[in-house]
Amino acid sequence: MQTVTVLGATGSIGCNTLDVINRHPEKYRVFAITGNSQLELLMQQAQKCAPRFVVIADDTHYKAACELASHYGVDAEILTGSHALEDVSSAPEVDAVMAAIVGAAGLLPTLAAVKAGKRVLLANKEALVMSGKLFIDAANQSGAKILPIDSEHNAIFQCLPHDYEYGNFTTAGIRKLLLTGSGGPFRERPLDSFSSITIDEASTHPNWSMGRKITIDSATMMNKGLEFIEACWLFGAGADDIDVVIHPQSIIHSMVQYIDGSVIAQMGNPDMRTPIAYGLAHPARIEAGVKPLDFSDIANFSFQTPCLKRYPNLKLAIDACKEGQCATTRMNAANEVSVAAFLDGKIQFCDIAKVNEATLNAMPYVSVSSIQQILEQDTLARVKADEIIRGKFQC
Ligand SMILES: NC(=O)C1=CN([C@@H]2O[C@H](COP(=O)(O)OP(=O)(O)OC[C@H]3O[C@@H](n4cnc5c(N)ncnc54)[C@H](OP(=O)(O)O)[C@@H]3O)[C@@H](O)[C@H]2O)C=CC1
Ligand SMILES: CC(=O)[C@@H](O)[C@H](O)COP(=O)(O)O
Ligand SMILES: [Mn+2]
Repeated sequence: MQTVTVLGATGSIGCNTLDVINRHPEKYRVFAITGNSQLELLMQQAQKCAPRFVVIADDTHYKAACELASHYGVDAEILTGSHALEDVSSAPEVDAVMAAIVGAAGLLPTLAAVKAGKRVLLANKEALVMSGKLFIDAANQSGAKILPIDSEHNAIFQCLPHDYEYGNFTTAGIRKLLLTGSGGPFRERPLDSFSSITIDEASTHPNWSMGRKITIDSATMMNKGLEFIEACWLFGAGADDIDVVIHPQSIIHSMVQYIDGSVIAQMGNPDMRTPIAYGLAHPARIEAGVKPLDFSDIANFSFQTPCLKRYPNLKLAIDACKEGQCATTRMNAANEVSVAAFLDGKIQFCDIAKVNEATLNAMPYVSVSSIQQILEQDTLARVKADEIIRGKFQC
């Protein structure tokens, strides 16, 4: 029996995780679930999975949460605040932590799980983009096992040799990691109509049902940029070891190309319960409720090279990856601010990349070697991106 904390239980990944866990009550017990604003959903989840702790990140919700807990007959202890997130990630009773808080808010709770040597199911890619080497070093020090949940990285993990040594492409005979991406909803949209893209259009992914922020990131392909950086850290790859391939159908979730000409791909219907189940059960396989792939249903199976003019955020992320930690931390922060501004109707779709780029160009890079410095750079870039937006940034 594994005891699991689900950070970000009320989100898209969180709900899918509880769905898989609920299918295997003999294998998994929920220790804690966490949410931020969706109190009612969180209590309904607690009613069903009976955790020991329910954590609400925002401590102003404590009273309302207690009232709802009593309404739903939830016995769990209710905790609030960011320290509580770290406590339920690192508690000695916990075996595995699903890291599924969105954005920078997930960094410290995820790191707490890493430092406590847990089995960390990593969905929160922003944490790794923000803190790269510090995150991987912390895992090496504590013995934490990082299991990639992001579908592409989970696919690559499945396609690598079982004895793959971190960063050792030569011994493993690897030529390239091929990171696939759908290209989002605007893959074929005329570039001269990008200024009229609406929030609804950008919030509709062609294949995946996901949270709001990652869906916009997929539309700008910043998601693939973040994943490019994530892949470098997870697998010890350099920027030249990874190619991004557009695959509009999202059936192949990524591939590993070997020096003998072989390409090993992982395929399946676009349903996050597959990587979640693999992360939970690895090295075993468990039923996940996912419809089997039916090849007679697949009319098109195609690939193309991403056009960096269409996806300026992808170029920005690859350049930031080559530049180093300060650049990727700042880029992630700027992107969180610009995506939120787009979703608030304050800037246009094509301003997202412009705000990100202007933020990166505004300040010289510095060296960062502690989490404190990472958090300082994150704040600095948020303030700068906000200034750029408030200065009436024009598309
Ligand atoms: N969705 C997907 O299919 C995939 C997601 N990922 C990654 O997984 C992560 C989660 O994505 P997704 O599930 O789509 O996101 P959602 O927006 O659906 O869910 C986010 C979760 O984080 C919680 N949360 C939001 N803000 C805070 C905060 N300040 N402090 C603590 N908790 C907070 C939310 O709580 P509440 O809802 O209660 O406010 C919710 O539980 C992201 O990093 C994403 O990039 C990676 C691959 C695929
Ligand atoms: C499901 C998942 O892992 C997402 O990150 C997905 O990859 C988004 O789709 P894009 O390929 O369009 O970014
Ligand atoms: Mn992904």
